[in-house]
Amino acid sequence: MTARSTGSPSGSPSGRPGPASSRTTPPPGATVPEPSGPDRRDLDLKLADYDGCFGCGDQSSDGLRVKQTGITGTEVTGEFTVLEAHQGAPGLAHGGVLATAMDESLGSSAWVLGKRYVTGRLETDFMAPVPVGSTVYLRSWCTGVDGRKAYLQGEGRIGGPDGPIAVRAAALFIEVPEEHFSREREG
Ligand SMILES: CCCCCCCC(=O)SCCNC(=O)CCNC(=O)[C@H](O)C(C)(C)COP(=O)(O)OP(=O)(O)OC[C@H]1O[C@@H](n2cnc3c(N)ncnc32)[C@H](O)[C@@H]1OP(=O)(O)O
Repeated sequence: MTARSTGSPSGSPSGRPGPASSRTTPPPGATVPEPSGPDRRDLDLKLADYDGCFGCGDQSSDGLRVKQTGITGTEVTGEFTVLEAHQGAPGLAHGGVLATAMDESLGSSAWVLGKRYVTGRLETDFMAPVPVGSTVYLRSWCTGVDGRKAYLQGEGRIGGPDGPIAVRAAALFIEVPEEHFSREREG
């Protein structure tokens, strides 16, 4: 594989501090579990691959339609293309859209762990503007699990999977029971 322009998952692009605060950094003793494997992921397929999802669903016309491209351990890669509907400033992706893409990517990595997780806290660093028409290459991985809490980090690159980092994120996901989703649907 070609060397990435800004280093390893824990690297610090442009010399800036890493994206994680104390609330998104795993405590001492947290471990990264072995992913539960494809069989376990299949159990959650209906929720994880919900067609109406703004992040990944095919039925969300202005959604991001993030496509998953690979899973290695807890690392999940994906990509999406920035549309005109995703603009903030003219010709450039809205920061909230990029944060959503990171939420989607981080969430995919959390779900690979084989339990149901929702985002509790999401922290983002916007490193470079992202023009409409760009493909954003997403990559997320788990940095530790402590009880119900899963800690994730991720990044979005432009110009190619090894191109410069445009956005990076750290997050705390919380494990929830299945009822969490039925309760939300009932309003
Ligand atoms: C493939 C699928 C991809 C999906 C990608 C998209 C993912 C999403 O966007 S999910 C949608 C956005 N998120 C949500 O809607 C979540 C809304 N929030 C909630 O439902 C609840 O607040 C929830 C479940 C996160 C936590 O509530 P609850 O279950 O009562 O747990 P609670 O006791 O408050 O917290 C559990 C622990 O997490 C900690 N915690 C919870 N939230 C935070 C936070 N924001 N920051 C730091 N710590 C937190 C608590 O302090 C507590 O820690 P400890 O056990 O040490 O005391």
